[in-house]
Amino acid sequence: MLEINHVTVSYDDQRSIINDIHLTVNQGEFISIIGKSGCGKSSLLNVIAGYIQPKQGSISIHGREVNKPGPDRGFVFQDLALFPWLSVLDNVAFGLRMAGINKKERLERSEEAIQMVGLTGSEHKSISDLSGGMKQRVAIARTLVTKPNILLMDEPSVLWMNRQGNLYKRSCSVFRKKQE
Ligand SMILES: Nc1ncnc2c1ncn2[C@@H]1O[C@H](COP(=O)(O)OP(=O)(O)OP(=O)(O)O)[C@@H](O)[C@H]1O
Repeated sequence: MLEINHVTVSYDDQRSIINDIHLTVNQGEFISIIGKSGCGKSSLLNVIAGYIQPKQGSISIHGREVNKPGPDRGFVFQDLALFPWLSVLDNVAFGLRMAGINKKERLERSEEAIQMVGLTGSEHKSISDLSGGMKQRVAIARTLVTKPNILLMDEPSVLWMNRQGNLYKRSCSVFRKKQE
């Protein structure tokens, strides 16, 4: 489903952050990228997401090369990047609103995603009133609601997703986790 084809990433001409990584991820697979701080885990996720271009190599999804972001890939950011002035529901529905999805479908899909992460009843809470773990789940719901084929999740999401292992079987997922 996802092929990372001999990818090399460099931010300058001096050194490569990622050097010739080759990896395939099949449908339904969960892959965790583990390594020391600064070794390039986020950089690899950013290449898969299309946010940065590899110096060498390429990313293919279902055999088709991709080189820019697309709705087939959902990203849960390390810093979550929630909108603190919006409610839980409005954060989750945000991407659908931007995509021009009508209000009824937005609400249905957002409620479903909120239920999947166990936050039913908290729809109208402010982000600042949530615990850290609840904020993580809002960020996950906000990504799940767009139904991406590939879920890219930076560090904070790993433990929660492991508990919900069956949640997203039809996709493949790539996590990153710092080596302790
Ligand atoms: N936009 C950028 N420009 C220049 N250097 C960068 C950029 N982003 C990351 N780096 C450098 O690339 C290296 C890898 O960073 P990256 O964030 O991918 O590591 P990481 O493994 O995710 O780290 P951590 O586990 O600490 O979050 C680091 O040395 C970092 O300073």
